[in-house]
This record gives sequence, C-alpha cells and structure tokens, in this order.
Amino acid sequence: MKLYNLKDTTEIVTFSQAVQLGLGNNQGLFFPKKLPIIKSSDLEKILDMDFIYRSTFVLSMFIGNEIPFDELEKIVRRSFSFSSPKIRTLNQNVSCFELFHGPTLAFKDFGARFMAQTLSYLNKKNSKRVTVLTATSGDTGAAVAHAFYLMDNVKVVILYPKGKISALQEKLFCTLGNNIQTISINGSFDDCQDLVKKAFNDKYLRKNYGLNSANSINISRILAQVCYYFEAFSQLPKKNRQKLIISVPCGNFGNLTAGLLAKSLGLPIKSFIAATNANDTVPRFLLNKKWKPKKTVSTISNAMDISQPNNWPRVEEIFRRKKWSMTSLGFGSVSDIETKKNIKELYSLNYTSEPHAAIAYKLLKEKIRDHEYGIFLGTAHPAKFKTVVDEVLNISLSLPKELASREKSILLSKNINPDFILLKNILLNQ
Ligand SMILES: Cc1ncc(COP(=O)(O)O)c(C=O)c1O
Ligand SMILES: N[C@@H](CCOP(=O)(O)O)C(=O)O
Repeated sequence: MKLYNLKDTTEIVTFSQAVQLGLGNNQGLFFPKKLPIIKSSDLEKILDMDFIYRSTFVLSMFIGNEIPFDELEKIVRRSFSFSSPKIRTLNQNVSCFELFHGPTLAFKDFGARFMAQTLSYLNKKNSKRVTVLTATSGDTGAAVAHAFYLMDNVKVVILYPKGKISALQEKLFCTLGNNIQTISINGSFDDCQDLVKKAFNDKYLRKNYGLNSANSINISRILAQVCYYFEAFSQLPKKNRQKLIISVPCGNFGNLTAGLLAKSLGLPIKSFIAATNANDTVPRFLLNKKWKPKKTVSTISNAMDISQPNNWPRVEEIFRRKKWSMTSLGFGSVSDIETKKNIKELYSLNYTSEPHAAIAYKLLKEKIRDHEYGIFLGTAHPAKFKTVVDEVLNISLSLPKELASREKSILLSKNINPDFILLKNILLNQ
C-alpha cells in the first residue's frame, strides 16, 4: 500500500512506513494513493463473513501484500479479541451501533489495539525502541495505554487537559504506571495535540526517540475503524440496509474518516451526519466556507471538546478524490442543554446512553426522512460519564469491572503547562 502526504504529495511511503512514522513532513497526514473498491457482486459474500475474517479482508484491500493475509488475520484476531460491536434497535427506523464493548469501553479500542499489534509485528524485524506520544480528550488515552501496556521496547506518553476529562476516564489510564506515563496539561485538548505536533517537528526527538503517535494521525488507527462499519451493515436486516444514514459524534473526525473510507470501498451508505458539540469549527465551515476555529470550550461531551479537528484534511481529500459533493454531508452542533434532553429521551425509550451518542442521536432524529433508516454510533459506555448521566437521569449507574477495578487506584500523572520545552525535557530525561 502506498500513501502520500497531504501537505507534500512528493512524500510517498508504504503502509509500514506510515505506521512507524505516524506523521509526514510539515506535519502532513498520510492518505492512501489507491482507494480500492469491492465489486458490488462480492459485497453479500463479504457481509456474510465473520467479523474477524471480514475485517482482515477489508484491511487487506488497503494494505495489500505488505503483510501476508494469514499474518494480518493473526494481528486482527489479537486486536479485536473482545465482544463484537452490537446494533441496539430503538424503534422501527433508528438503532444505536454500540462500539464500546472493548477493554476500555470506547470505540478507540479497535484502532489503538490494531496499531499496537501492527507495530509489534513490524518491529519484530528491528526491535527499535519507540516512544508513542499521544494526546487525549478522554478515550484515546485509555485505549492506547491498555493496548501498549507492558509491551517490550515501547514507552507511551499521554497528554490530557487537566480537569477536562471525566474522573473515571482519568482513572482508567493514569493509574497503570510501568511503560505508561501520563501528563496533565494546564490547557485544552488542542494544546495537547499541538504539543504532539511540535514534538514531531523536533528533528532531535524524531531521530533519537523513535517518536510515533497513536492518535488518529496514524493511518493504522483509521483503517481499523473502517471494519466496524461493515459489521454494522451486516447486522442490519436487509430491508434496513437501503437508504442508510449514519450519524457520527465527531471530535477529531477520525471516525467519520473511517466511515467515508468504508463507503468509498463500496459499502452502500447513503449519507453521514457529522455531529459536534459546541466546538463547532466544522459545522460553521460547512455553512459559510470559513475555517475559523474558536477557543475550545468545555462541554459535558468532553471527548469531543476539540476545535482544530485533525482529520478534516482527510475528509476533504476523500470527497475530492471520489468526486462526492460536500453538500451530501449532514452536519450540526448540539448544546449541553439539548444533549441532556436527548439523554432523557433515549432513557424514555429504555436506552441508557451518554452525552456523545446523544448528540449523534439528536441530529439523526432531526435529519432522517421517511423511508430512511438511521444509525447513530454509541462511542463510549455510559458509565465512563457516570457523574453526568446519574445527574441527568437521577439514577446511579453501576460500574462495569473495567472501571470498578481502577476507581480507587492512585493517579500517577505529572502536571505541566502547555510548554514544549518542559515536555521535551521530560521526554529526554526518562
Ligand atoms: C466517546 C467519544 N465519542 C466521539 C469522539 C469523537 O471521535 P473522533 O475523534 O473520531 O471524531 C470521541 C473522541 O474523539 C470520543 O471519545
Ligand atoms: N476524542 C479523542 C481525541 C483524540 O482523538 P484521536 O482519534 O485523534 O486519537 C480522545 O478521546 O482522546
């Protein structure tokens, strides 16, 4: 598989190089040179495959023979070794597709674990020491920490905005220690992401520290996420596969990028909705064509508190390459007040949800038309946002074992200002 750098199209790399580099020159994202297509006559056969085999098939369409199929299948089997995602039907034309049955209770487990297993496979040949620097607004951090925990030759450093992620999200990844170092930053997620990019710009760190990122900057994260869109489709009754609309709660826009890649492969999804919270850089851009990020504001859907979404250039590139019109992309932003109302509404439909999915549900409800079928993505387990969900619904959610086992553990994070020199010193002195 060949990929080009979106900021410097002369930089062409293989899949292995893209996974090991993370980001290209000038902080450019890598994007596939060839967008493969599954023949429509093969689609039914593919949808009938089991999740692991089908996911290997989908990934091999992109990766080609750089990783032999049987090796890729082993990687996928180790990565997706938890309960498959599940469709929960809410009424005759709306379902939630739950992606949070992995070890850290969020959709990020798919990408983070696939990246960890792929890197480990690629590094077998040269066993270089790697530092995986990652920014998180709550869920990526946990998924990455658990995916790389105790892995040989890998040090993980995770940056997160202090006081701006849920208490249980923090416990899930800031209590592990060993090869996982966590640093809270006095700033926003965008400040954390900016520090990661500055580190990539630092020639010394890149050369001497085997620097990589497990954010969705890394193409392996995105490709893994393509697989579950096929799973969603396969779990739907055939009559509901027609005119399918998928509403995606968006922060860094990696999940939407993966969905669009699934569509570009030939999965007949009619359209997507990009759903954001008050951090609405993309909805405003789609409305008035002006890219004007504002200061990030804190919301109850904290994992989406991002005003400079990293993957937007990839989204634009897919639309450009496929000659799709941007006007086919639904969009909208939802306030905290509306988010709470929709958590309550979902509860009245016998479904306990959380703020991120509730945002996607609200916009799906608004935009879906007669005879269409809608899915909104359930990106995290409601218990990760227990404080908000309990308060809104006046209940007391019980904690799944993954959270209960860490609830009382001691936080091990350092705290610093968003200052690259401070971060660099920490990286150099470890
Ligand atoms: C629970 C949850 N929902 C939605 C998102 C947004 O996903 P993306 O960054 O892929 O747009 C995130 C984090 O990014 C998240 O943690
Ligand atoms: N919402 C994310 C933010 C980072 O996004 P990523 O997909 O680029 O890793 C989080 O939960 O950390």
